[in-house]
Amino acid sequence: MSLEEGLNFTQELIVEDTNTAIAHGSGKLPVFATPAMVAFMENTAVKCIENGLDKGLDTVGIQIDTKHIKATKVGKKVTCTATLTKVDGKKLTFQIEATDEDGPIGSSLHKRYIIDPIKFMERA
Ligand SMILES: CC(C)(COP(=O)(O)OP(=O)(O)OC[C@H]1O[C@@H](n2cnc3c(N)ncnc32)[C@H](O)[C@@H]1OP(=O)(O)O)[C@@H](O)C(=O)NCCC(=O)NCCS
Repeated sequence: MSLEEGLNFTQELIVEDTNTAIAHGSGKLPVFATPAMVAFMENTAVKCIENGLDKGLDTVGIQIDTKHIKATKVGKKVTCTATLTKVDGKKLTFQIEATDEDGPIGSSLHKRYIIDPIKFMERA
């Protein structure tokens, strides 16, 4: 396993009608939905570590504490960066920051747990 603290990954998306608060049922306005931002943040953390895990292992999300501080309209670009800040045995901690073209829109403290997918699904 080569999961070193400081490892980071960045990706972008354009806000579309499919990821608004209206589409997610999380509000009534045509702006980037909080659950869409959270999913994008979690996906960025997954991609940050996918090449560093031992073969056959995977991770599951166990905690995400999120602040959504600014609305983003349809058509705007959102950039998300996840940084692996702590490796504590099987427990991985990430700091995640999201910005749009005008500045910061949200941040999360996120934890994932390394699992064996076969054993995990047997117990689910
Ligand atoms: C990940 C999971 C398998 C760990 O369960 P487990 O193997 O029985 O392990 P434990 O309950 O002993 O937890 C292991 C460690 O993770 C911590 N932990 C587990 N779930 C946690 C949570 N939701 N929030 C914070 N910490 C958590 C425990 O405190 C423990 O920490 P420690 O080692 O410092 O004591 C279990 O929490 C789980 O299935 N969670 C749901 C994950 C999920 O379905 N995510 C969505 C799909 S990606």
